[in-house]
Amino acid sequence: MKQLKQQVYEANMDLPRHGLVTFTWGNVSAIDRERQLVVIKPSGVAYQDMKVEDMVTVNLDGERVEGHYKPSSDTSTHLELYRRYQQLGGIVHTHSTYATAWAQAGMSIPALGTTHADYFSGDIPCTRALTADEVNSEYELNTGKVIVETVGESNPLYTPGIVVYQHGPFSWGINADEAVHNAVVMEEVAKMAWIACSINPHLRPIDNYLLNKHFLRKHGPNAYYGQS
Ligand SMILES: O=C(CO)[C@@H](O)[C@@H](O)COP(=O)(O)O
Repeated sequence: MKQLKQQVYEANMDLPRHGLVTFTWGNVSAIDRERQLVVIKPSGVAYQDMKVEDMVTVNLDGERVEGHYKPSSDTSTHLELYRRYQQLGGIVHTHSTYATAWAQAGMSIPALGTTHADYFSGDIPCTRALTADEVNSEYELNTGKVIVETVGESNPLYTPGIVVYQHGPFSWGINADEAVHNAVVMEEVAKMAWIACSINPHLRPIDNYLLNKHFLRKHGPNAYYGQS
């Protein structure tokens, strides 16, 4: 767990470095699938004060098994996603400005160009609103459930992020680093989409053949981008 704690700590510290969090408004977790344990940031601890040993380990039922702090307030959301999608190794939540603005507008982030298509196989969906009952009982768990409801049976790595209605972005990947990378991409494409829609309110989404070409250059069995 020492190595995973180090990875999760460094991934959390990457959030302010990339300008994705203000104050304590974000968290990163990662899972050890063999041990069925999740390491996550402590709740409400300032990034500049946070140390590796402050990371909290919980089991998939949310019970703390290691760490002196309370885990992130969003732990139940992360756990719901790890339980549902075996492909996930790391999860990020932030309140980054542009992605959160789309969440607050209640709109999916439209796929408008190849920067978006290199990472997301379509629009970045916005969830439905949670009901009053869902908010008043097990809010964080229900936030996870509404994300699962939106992603559904599709491969979560083909849509590695989502915006939760009136809340903000969650992203994920095969590990904590990749989840942070996808959070950075989501913020960038959210900003580009907003600017593009302001320049041309009548623009049309990226053509499917261009979207698929860019996505499949980097993902799936026939990917050829890069040096591997
Ligand atoms: O969404 C919120 C607050 O509204 C939280 O994600 C954010 O403040 C981070 O909380 P934690 O410090 O991880 O408990």
